[in-house]
Amino acid sequence: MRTRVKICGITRIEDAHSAIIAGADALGFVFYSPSPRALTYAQAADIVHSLPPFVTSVGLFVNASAQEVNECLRTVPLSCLQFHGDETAEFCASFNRPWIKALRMRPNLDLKASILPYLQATPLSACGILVDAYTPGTPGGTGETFDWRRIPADLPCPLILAGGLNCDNIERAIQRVRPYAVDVSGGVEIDKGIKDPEKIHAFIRGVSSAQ
Ligand SMILES: O=C(O)c1ccccc1NCC(=O)[C@H](O)[C@H](O)COP(=O)(O)O
Repeated sequence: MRTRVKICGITRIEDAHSAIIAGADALGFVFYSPSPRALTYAQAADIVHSLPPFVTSVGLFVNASAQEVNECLRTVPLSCLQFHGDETAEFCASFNRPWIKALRMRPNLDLKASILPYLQATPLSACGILVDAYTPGTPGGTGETFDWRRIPADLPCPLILAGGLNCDNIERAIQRVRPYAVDVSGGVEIDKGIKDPEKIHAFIRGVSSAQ
């Protein structure tokens, strides 16, 4: 099966369209104000309204309140939610929207045990689990990798691999992990929140070569 690609930390319409032209399947929008890639609901709505069909728009939250997530959903037509904080499975499942839980590979994390509550959530369990590098104090978008051998081969859900991916390591990462999808932010940037069309193309070429 073809490995899906999500380009995360989109802040500009032109970057969204570069990613789609290059073949991205999904775009990520960061709603976490300390992030240099954060954007307002109105800015995200402008970008999402400009997208062609069949592109998944993903909203990222870090320990946001239910009120904040619902307010975002009233403004931005997101296809999917992605939770990067300490959100419970019940919280993630409470928005009537497909969702992904991000887990950071902190030392000694038992990935299989940690994902179970999210796969058993009602009324809607996680549609995928994103695994990212662990950097204390930074919930995501660190540009750091981790030891991919820590990911069990038999995870019972679609796996989205993130953390320090770029056009130099993406083929090795896919061949090693065989994820459902890959997620990249810093590896395709010129500057924080500013994507580079050439790097996006090179990244997606790397994904295709790894098949
Ligand atoms: O990108 C951010 O600034 C960010 C901030 C807070 C939570 C999550 C964030 N990004 C999440 C992503 O999905 C990134 O793509 C993922 O962490 C990988 O980032 P990178 O290592 O830069 O490719």
